[in-house]
Order: sequence, then C-alpha cells, then structure tokens
Amino acid sequence: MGSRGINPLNPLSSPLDLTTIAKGIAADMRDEVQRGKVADYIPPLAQVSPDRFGIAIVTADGQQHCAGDADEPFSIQSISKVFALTLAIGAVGDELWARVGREPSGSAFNSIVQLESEHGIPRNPFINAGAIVVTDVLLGHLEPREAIGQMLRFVRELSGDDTIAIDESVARAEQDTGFRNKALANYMRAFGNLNGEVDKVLGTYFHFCALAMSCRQLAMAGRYLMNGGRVDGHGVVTARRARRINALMMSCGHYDNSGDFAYRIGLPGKSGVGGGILCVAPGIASVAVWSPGLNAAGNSHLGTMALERLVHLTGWSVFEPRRG
Ligand SMILES: NC(=O)CC[C@H](N)C(=O)O
Repeated sequence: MGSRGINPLNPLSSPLDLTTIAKGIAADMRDEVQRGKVADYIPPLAQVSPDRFGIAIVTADGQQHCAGDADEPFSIQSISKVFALTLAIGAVGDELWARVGREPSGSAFNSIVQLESEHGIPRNPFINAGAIVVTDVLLGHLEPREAIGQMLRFVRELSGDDTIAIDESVARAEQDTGFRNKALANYMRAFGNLNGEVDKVLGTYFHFCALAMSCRQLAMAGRYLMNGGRVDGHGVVTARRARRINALMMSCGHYDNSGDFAYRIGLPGKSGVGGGILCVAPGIASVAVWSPGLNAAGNSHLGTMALERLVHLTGWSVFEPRRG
C-alpha cells in the first residue's frame, strides 16, 4: 500500500504535492465548458450556479488540501445514504440484509421496476428504495425527530464541525415533490418491507437528503472509511464494516453508472444529485468533490472528471499494483 502522500507508483519519488494537484484540478474544471445539467426537480437545487466547483482531500495523516468552492455548503442528497447505512448497521447489524440487497441495480436511483419481481426488497442501500428501508430500520427504535438528531450529531462528530445543518427548505421541497419516493415507500409497505408510517419514514429520509455540507466537511466525515473504521483514535465502525461499506460504494454508489465509475476512477464513491461525490482511497485519503451539473445518470459531471484526473495523477485507484 502506498503510504499517504507518497506517490504509490514510484515510492522513491518526492511526496505528491496534493495542494498543487487540488488547485490545478480546480483551475481546469473552472475552464470546462460542458458542465452537465443542474438538478431542477426542486427550486433550491435548480438555483445553484453550474459554475461552482470544489475539491477537498484529507489524507490519513490528517492534512487537508482544498481548492475552489471547498468551503461552500451544498445539498449532500444521496451521499447521506452512506451515513444512514452506517447508523442502521450499527443499530441492527447483519439483520439489515434480510430487508435490502447488496447488488448493483443497473437502473435509475428512483426506479421502481425491480421491486415487483424482487418482492419489495431493494437491490442495495444506495438507491432510493434501499435508503428508505434503511431509514425505516432506524425508526424501529427512534422517533423521526430523534433519528434526524442522531444523523446530525453523527456527521458533526465525524467532521469535527458543529456548524453542519439541515436545509429545511430542501427538506420541504423534497416532501412537496417526492411522488416517486412515496410510490416506492407505499409499494414496499404493500410487500411488508416497511414497518413505519410512510409519511414519517419519508419525512426522515428527506431530512437526511437535505443535509448541507461543504467538500471539506464531507471529506472529513469520510475519514472513518479510509481508516478502517477509526477516527481520531476511536472506532466508529469495525474494520470489517468499513471495508464492506467501501465495497458497496464501489459496486453501487453511482446507480446505473457504478460500473463506469469503477472503470474510470477505481475507488469507492457515493454521489448525490446536489452534485457532490464522496470518494475513499483506503489507507490514503478521503476526498470530496462538488459541481452541481449532472450527467444522465444523476452524478456530477465535473466531479467525476476531477476524480478521474486525481487518480491519474496519484495512482490511488485500488486496482493499481501496490508495492511494499
Ligand atoms: N440521487 C439522489 O441524490 C436522490 C435524492 C433525492 N432526494 C431523491 O430522493 O429523489
């Protein structure tokens, strides 16, 4: 495994200058003309400028390398599915897998098609149906207000930043327009795979999606996945769970683009329709990028391109041969 900050492709070379790399990537992304399409299903997302781009790299030794709009909070949307999964596994352990699968879906994040033939069991926890079940699991022992509070405390603690908040205007807009999510939840309830009241489960899920975080906060929050489950000397999850969450992010973190993301970047990652991506180089770095313009699958167009450039420059893909 290449040690942190050292070029794993050539251990005898000088350490990578990650600040220069982050700034170079941000400058290149600023000049890109094709920026993808900003999500427009709710006004608070539609209003965000496609010109935005941020990148934050936090290495295993705790150094932060940021560039562009790395300190501007954005709607993390489906990236919250990683934190919700972590909390749900912590609450019920492997029982979770009786209610949600671990296979890539090959279909859109909000698709309902597989639910009928698969008896209301969503393919994985990172599509909407899966995350709705995960939220229902959390509500098995908490009221919605408590689950939302638990999530907020969790990401604040992971990031070491108490200023992280939920954007209520996003949560409300999700609620007003979430007809597909309501359909998914009702459909799963009909199959007996949702115990809570649909409105309560979705209200909680929408608040998770409405978390507003910056690239720096998100990269800090992802440290437990780079560090075998540990942050600042204490365990968040076991090393085995961290490894397994990373595996799910690699295989399912980008909906029907997950194969392409693994091919181009080769790292566990999770995207959201707000244009953010959290990406983990195990043992090396936790990285967050943000650019609101999306590709056809709903993943950040420039964020993906930026990560592709980062792994090209650093050799951080998990498929790169390791020395030592
Ligand atoms: N892909 C996403 O980020 C989707 C999240 C969005 N809130 C939804 O449920 O539709």
